Amino acid sequence: MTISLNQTGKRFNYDWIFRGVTQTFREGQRYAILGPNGSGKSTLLQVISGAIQHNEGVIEYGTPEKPIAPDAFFRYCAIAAPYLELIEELTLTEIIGFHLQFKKFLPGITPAIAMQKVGLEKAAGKQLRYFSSGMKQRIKLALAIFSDVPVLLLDEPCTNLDAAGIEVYQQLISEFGGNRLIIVSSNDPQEYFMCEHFLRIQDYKK
Ligand SMILES: Nc1ncnc2c1ncn2[C@@H]1O[C@H](COP(=O)(O)OP(=O)(O)OP(=O)(O)O)[C@@H](O)[C@H]1O
Repeated sequence: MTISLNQTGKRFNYDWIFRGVTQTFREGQRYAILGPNGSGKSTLLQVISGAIQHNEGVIEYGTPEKPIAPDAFFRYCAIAAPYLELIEELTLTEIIGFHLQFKKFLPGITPAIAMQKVGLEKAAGKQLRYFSSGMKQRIKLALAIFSDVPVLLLDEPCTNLDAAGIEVYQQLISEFGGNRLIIVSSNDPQEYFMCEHFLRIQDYKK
């Protein structure tokens, strides 16, 4: 899976958040979008995901031989982000079951294994409304990283995690990242420890 941005820009009203982003994101590579608070990291990640529209430039998914329509890209990616809400009425077991109706897990990952890998096996029957913020973040990471998709988009993946949670995150990426394309928006080196490519949002302020 390849994602190509060509002179891509996004504005809110008259405010350009970034302009002129030209970058190809390739299979198996790990990219970090860096920048201070409010600089536009989440916005760029959401533009890449197709969740919000860009205002100029072109974004292409797939390869020239096998292009993917922008409105079908959501099937190929999984996202973990602070602004994505979980359904609080559901239990952990139910939210995993709900998720699996749309995206299956990687081969060999059962709901029980997923819960155990993020240290939540004892909370299987608990409603999400009673989860701590760190527990919720662990679920979001599990749902995204265990999804059997070629692209992972992670927005501030260690939000609300304690030291043990950060270790869990890093272990999950190392063990299950595989040959997937991973893009992280972050300003914390612990979150982008695995990245070899860096985009600085400040380079795209014109
Ligand atoms: N829907 C919106 N309408 C108007 N402005 C917006 C909207 N969403 C974001 N912005 C603005 O776009 C800018 C970039 O926000 P964004 O959330 O992408 O930054 P960020 O780099 O991810 O920040 P942080 O590190 O704090 O998460 C901010 O100035 C924000 O106020």
